Amino acid sequence: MGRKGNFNDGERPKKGPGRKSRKQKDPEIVPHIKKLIDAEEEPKKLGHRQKQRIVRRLKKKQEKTEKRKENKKLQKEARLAEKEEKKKPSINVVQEIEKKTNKQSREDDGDLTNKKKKRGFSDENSDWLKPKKAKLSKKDEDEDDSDEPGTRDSDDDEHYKLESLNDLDDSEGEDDSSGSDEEDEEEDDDDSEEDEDSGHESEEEGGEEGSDDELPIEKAAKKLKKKQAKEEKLADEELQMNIADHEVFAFPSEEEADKVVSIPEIEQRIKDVLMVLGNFKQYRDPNRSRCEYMELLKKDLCTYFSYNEFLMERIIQIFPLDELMAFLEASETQRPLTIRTNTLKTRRRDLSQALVNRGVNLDPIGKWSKVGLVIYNSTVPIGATPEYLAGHYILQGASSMLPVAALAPQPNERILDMCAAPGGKASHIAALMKNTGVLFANDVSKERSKAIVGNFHRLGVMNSVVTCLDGRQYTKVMKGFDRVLLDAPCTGTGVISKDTGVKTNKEPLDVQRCYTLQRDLILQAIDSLNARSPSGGYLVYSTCSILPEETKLSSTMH
Ligand SMILES: C[S@@+](CC[C@H](N)C(=O)[O-])C[C@H]1O[C@@H](n2cnc3c(N)ncnc32)[C@H](O)[C@@H]1O
Repeated sequence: MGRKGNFNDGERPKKGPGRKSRKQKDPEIVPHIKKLIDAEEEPKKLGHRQKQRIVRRLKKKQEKTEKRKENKKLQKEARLAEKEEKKKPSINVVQEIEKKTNKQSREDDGDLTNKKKKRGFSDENSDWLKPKKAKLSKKDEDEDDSDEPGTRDSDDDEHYKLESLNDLDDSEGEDDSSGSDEEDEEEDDDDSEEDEDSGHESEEEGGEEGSDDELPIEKAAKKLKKKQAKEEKLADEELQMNIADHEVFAFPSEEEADKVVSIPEIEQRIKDVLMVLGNFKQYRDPNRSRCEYMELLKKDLCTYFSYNEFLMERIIQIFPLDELMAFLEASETQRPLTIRTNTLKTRRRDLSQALVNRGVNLDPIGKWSKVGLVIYNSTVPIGATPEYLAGHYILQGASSMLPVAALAPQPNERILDMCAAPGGKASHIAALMKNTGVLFANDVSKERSKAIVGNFHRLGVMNSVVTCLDGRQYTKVMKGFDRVLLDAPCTGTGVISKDTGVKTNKEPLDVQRCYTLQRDLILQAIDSLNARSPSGGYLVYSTCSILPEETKLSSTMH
């Protein structure tokens, strides 16, 4: 027996787990969850790349803010410069004077407060806006030396000021970088804007512009501005000169007038002379007569439009000055391509459809015609389509349809076309007569008469007799017509765009020959009419000329 030994120093050995607890182990935390908990508790350790990314992000942010600030600064400077330009006659001169005075005052008196005043620092700002010594990099120093050696002092001062402002911006920039929100950035930007404003105010008061501290982009902007201003000034001057030229047109001397000048110069002279002639009292040279101006105009127009003097003279006589140019310009322009539907074979609507199906872009010629079509463009040759060969239409100028419309032929009449080849108008007459009655299609030229026959065959004209006689003798063969069309041979001065040869190949004798023949033909045409015709007794006379000798009845009939 005896006492039990206490070998554990009063501690009783723990009883082992019971039967149940032996079966169920203590709860354990799963290793991957444990890892997560540990990670949360431990401070974050950034990887090398992450750190680099953050640094880059911060740098970018900083650059962005600086860039924005610079841009705003530039814009403000530009605005200020504009204002100053408007206010001051020559900013360069003023700047120069101010720079000199600044330098002088600093040399005389090294007082910093004086400088502050010049820079526009107020007393309230003086604590933090103390200019400090510029820390110019070597590069900057070099640039300063090379650009403006004479203005170094003042430039340095300008640099002080900018630096002190930049310091302020930088400190805010640090704040920027610490803040991560966009809003914060914006707020900071606004603040810096205010600071910039104050900086500019000081600049304005100081009246100086830093030239060496400017960024290349600033310099380029200023350069561009100067260039633009210069160009504008030049343009203004040029305009003034032009106005002056227009106001006083100096009549060229004989030598000058004979001199070969360029087409644009001639064009300008034509305009000038027309202007003088339009207001002769005001613009004339008192030593020159109207005839002299007209002579100069005629000469220039001949050169410009390539006419012979005779025809130009005639045209000038016909048209008033404002219509003269319009006529000459129109004679240079090609007329639109037009066709006439042959109603003996088809209707305009059907023809249009057929041609549209072939890729022709067309329109009715106008309300005044039921048969005319104007062709804008076509994928097929208009003079060779199946419809053309079948005689569904004929190529005919719009103006050529008018004499027949005036003649107004009726079915069952007896009608004469005295000068009919190649038969364009004659076939139109036949169509309006609906192939009834009798149409005499005459032409003095045998060769051209064959064209009448050909066209009539193609177009299906069946009521015609083609004759080849001199119209001046026609009454000797036949007379008693209800209507007569005399589409007389002429100088063709009304269709110069169709035949530009007219500009140079017409002489007074040609006109005279034409109107003599026309007069004889008219007399015959009148004689060939049946004055007692129940439905007609009409004569239509037409030409392609604009000359009064050929077109005016009083000048044709004596
Ligand atoms: C302007 S063209 C006629 C065009 C025609 N009317 C047409 O629409 O197709 C003038 C025609 O007159 C003809 N001619 C000229 N002198 C003539 C004369 N003495 N008698 C008849 N015809 C003449 C010419 O041969 C020429 O074909």
